[in-house]
This record gives sequence, C-alpha cells and structure tokens, in this order.
Amino acid sequence: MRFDVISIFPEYLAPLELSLIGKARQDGLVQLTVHDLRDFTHDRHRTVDDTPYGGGAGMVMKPEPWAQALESLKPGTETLEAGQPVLVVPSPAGEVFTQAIAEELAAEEHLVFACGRYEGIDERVLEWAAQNYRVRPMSLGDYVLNGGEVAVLAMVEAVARLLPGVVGNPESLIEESHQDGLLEYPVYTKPSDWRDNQVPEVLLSGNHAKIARFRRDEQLRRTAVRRPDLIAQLSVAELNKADLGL
Ligand SMILES: CN1CCC[C@H](Cn2ccc3ccc(-c4n[nH]c(N)c4C#N)cc32)C1
Repeated sequence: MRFDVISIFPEYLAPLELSLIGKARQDGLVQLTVHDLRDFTHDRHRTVDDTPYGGGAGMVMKPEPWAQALESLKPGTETLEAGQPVLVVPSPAGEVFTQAIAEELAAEEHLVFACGRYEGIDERVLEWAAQNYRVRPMSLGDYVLNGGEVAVLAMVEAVARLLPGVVGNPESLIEESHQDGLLEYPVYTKPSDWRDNQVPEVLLSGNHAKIARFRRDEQLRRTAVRRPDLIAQLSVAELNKADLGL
C-alpha cells in the first residue's frame, strides 16, 4: 500500500520511520512518502496561510499550495481500476476514526493524508479534491489538537499494522480491543508472584477452555465498567454468556 502525507511539519512524521512501520517500509510492504507543503509555494516566504474571510482569530491554510501538492500525487493508471485514492483530512469536524475504519482503509491501495494547521484548510480544497479523491474528513477523537500530524501518526499505524506481513504474528491482530466490539483482556507474565501480587490462578491451570472463558469474562467486565457505550451495541446472547458479577 502507498501512503502519502502532506504537512508543513514533515519532521513530525519521523516516528513512522521507527519500529514495525519503519521495518515494513524497509521491507517494501509499505510505501510511505512525507511531502512538505511549503515545497508547493512559490513566494519568497513560502507562505501557506492567510487571514480568514468573515474575520475571526487565527489564520487559514491557503488553497493553492494544497491543490498543487494534491495534483502532484494524482494517481497513476495503475490505481484507476481500484478507483480514486482516499484523501483523509484530519479534522475535529470529521467522522471519528475507529478500528472498523482502519480495516476499511487497510483495503485501499493508496491513502493520502492532508495535515492541516492553524484554523484549518480552506474548505474549497476538500470540495475541489473530490474530483480526483474520495475525501474523508476524519477525527481522532472528541478533543482539540493543534494540527493533523498527531492524528495521522495514529491513523497510519492503525492501518499499516493490519497489512499482511507488518505485524510478526498475525494471530495478535485477532484478539484485540474493538476487534469484536469489546476491550481486550488483561495480560500477565513472569513472575507469577510479584511483590505479593498473584497472576490469576486460572492462567496457570493449562485448562484452555477455562482460560478462554476467563479472558472473555474479563473483556465483558472491563467493557461494561470502562465503555458502557460499547456494551449497548452487544447482543443479549453475548451478554448472557458472561458472568459479569457487577
Ligand atoms: C478549527 N480548529 C480550531 C481549534 C484548533 C484546530 C487546530 N487544527 C488545525 C488542523 C487540524 C486538524 C485536526 C485537528 C484535530 N483536533 N482534534 C482532533 N481529534 C483532530 C483530528 N484529527 C485539529 C486541527 C482547528
């Protein structure tokens, strides 16, 4: 899969050179290129922002540099069959990014991420880009960041780790939080007795059926306490299977 990220702070995306994503890039499993939006300006000051029409605080990102940056990434013929690339635009006004959306995006061939700053990107860019991209404003969550880069770090990692070969053991992708609508179960390792804190006995039993039951119950219990909103989406059958003990 091909990722392109456009930002005025390309160095913000340096963490994507590390760890599993960095190795996937070295192994050719992922092509990821970060572009400096200022490379698509032509004035001496490499200007990317200006005052907002209608007044208000802060500055707005000028449309033309974005248009030239996005045009430079126009999909080649090899992707036309797959449809237009997706343009993900991090924004507090976007749909909230979820594991389901990560899985959806992991099926795409080409993702472009537009990292806004200041008060955001001139809205006409998103309307104009719809000619060549499937535009998806996307929010990391209901809190305010200073720009899109942090969101892109999270989204790229969440998507790239789902690609074949990126995560060493594909089984570890199966029992994850939100994979089945529940939070993940607690994990433990040696020593079994640590500062008088014991590992749950059942995990030392070797009884795989009981271990599976314990883990499922813990998933349901944690989700009921920490994320009751997710419980509401579970089937009654699923809830009846567990002894929540709440
Ligand atoms: C209009 N507002 C005013 C307050 C400051 C904002 C700064 N900003 C500029 C570009 C930009 C992109 C994403 C996000 C962001 N915030 N929260 C999230 N979950 C996001 C995500 N994805 C924030 C951003 C802009």
